Amino acid sequence: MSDSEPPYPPIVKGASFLLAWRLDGRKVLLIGGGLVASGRLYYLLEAGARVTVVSPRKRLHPETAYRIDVSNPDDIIYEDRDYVGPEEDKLHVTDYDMVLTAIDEVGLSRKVCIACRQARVPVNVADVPPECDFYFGSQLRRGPLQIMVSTSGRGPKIASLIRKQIEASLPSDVEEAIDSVGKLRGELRQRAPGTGGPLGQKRMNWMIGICDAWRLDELGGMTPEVRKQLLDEGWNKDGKILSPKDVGLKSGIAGWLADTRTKVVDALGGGDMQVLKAGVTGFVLGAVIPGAIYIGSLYQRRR
Ligand SMILES: C[C@@]1(CC(=O)O)C2=NC(=C\c3[nH]c(c(CCC(=O)O)c3CC(=O)O)Cc3[nH]c(c(CC(=O)O)c3CCC(=O)O)/C=C3\N/C(=C\2)[C@@H](CCC(=O)O)[C@]3(C)CC(=O)O)/[C@H]1CCC(=O)O
Ligand SMILES: NC(=O)c1ccc[n+]([C@@H]2O[C@H](COP(=O)([O-])OP(=O)(O)OC[C@H]3O[C@@H](n4cnc5c(N)ncnc54)[C@H](O)[C@@H]3O)[C@@H](O)[C@H]2O)c1
Repeated sequence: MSDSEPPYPPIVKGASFLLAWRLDGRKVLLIGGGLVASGRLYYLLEAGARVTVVSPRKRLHPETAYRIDVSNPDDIIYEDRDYVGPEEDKLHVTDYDMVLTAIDEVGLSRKVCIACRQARVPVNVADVPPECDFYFGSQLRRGPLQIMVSTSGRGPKIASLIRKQIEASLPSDVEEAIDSVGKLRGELRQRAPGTGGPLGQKRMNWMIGICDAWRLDELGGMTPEVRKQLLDEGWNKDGKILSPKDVGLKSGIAGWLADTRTKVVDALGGGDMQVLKAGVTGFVLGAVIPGAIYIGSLYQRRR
């Protein structure tokens, strides 16, 4: 590094501040019930928010109507009417942790935005960037894994295309791997409880070591017995990091193929290997291709 080179990356302004907002049990006001609102509502409910939807029933998008009809009243409070404005309406933006509008009345949305900003309540006016304190992004979820793509408002369709590419490239066992790591972290914390300090550092180093030493598919296949072995013979012995090989698992593609063959042969009660390989390949392609098309269509929720 030359003397003039800065030691850390330069600041390039213009980004959004990305975070994972914990909305569980929080109150959100959603004004509008059309196509755009139906997408907002879906993500809010997945995050456990308590949503008040104000929108006349006659123009509800079918998905919004469905969510209202099947949801627990703790999750959605529905008001079948027009929202009349921050001054006039009986609902006050100050009573909410977040306000979203997805209506085709630009002037009314602007008033909502002004009221929210005065009260410092975060607001998103669908498709009006200057009236958004935060943008929505193109999202995907596989259980605990969530990915959001933002183009900083420049090209939402590009965000959607990139999200689909990411979706197609994700390993199929990513969810299992995250679940396994979550369980292992929980079990480690039971053995070594507490927050911060040298123990916290040791715990973190050990978890980082395990995640580096095991492939995603290996993590995903970790049984409760293997987790116990990692803790008994690794963590409890000077924080040693055991590899898949150390706990008796075959590593690499050969191990994966051997494991798969054993599982499939077991499931079928034995059989000829060539027929089996062709069958497995056909089955995998048959499952993956319609699966990808289904996932793709699930997310085509706009326009
Ligand atoms: C990602 C996604 C999430 C969601 O909304 O759930 C999202 N827009 C999506 C799709 C989409 N939106 C539009 C098109 C038509 C093509 C086009 O116009 O380019 C398509 C494509 C399509 O429908 O396929 C029209 C549009 N959108 C905005 C404007 C206003 C402007 O740009 O000035 C206009 C023009 C209106 C007009 O011309 O009248 C603005 C915003 N849209 C955002 C999010 C925020 C920035 C996101 C980012 O940083 O990338 C931001 C700033 C504010 C916000 O709404 O939060 C979702 C994809 C979901 C998915 O498929 O996975
Ligand atoms: N859908 C698109 O193609 C598109 C494109 C660009 C921008 N937008 C913008 O996104 C927003 C919503 O789009 P959409 O596709 O969901 O529209 P939409 O027409 O499907 O839905 C609008 C909803 O808002 C409700 N509404 C209108 N006035 C209301 C009020 N005062 N109180 C409560 N509810 C009210 C309607 O009853 C309807 O349910 C609009 O601002 C629209 O201009 C949409």
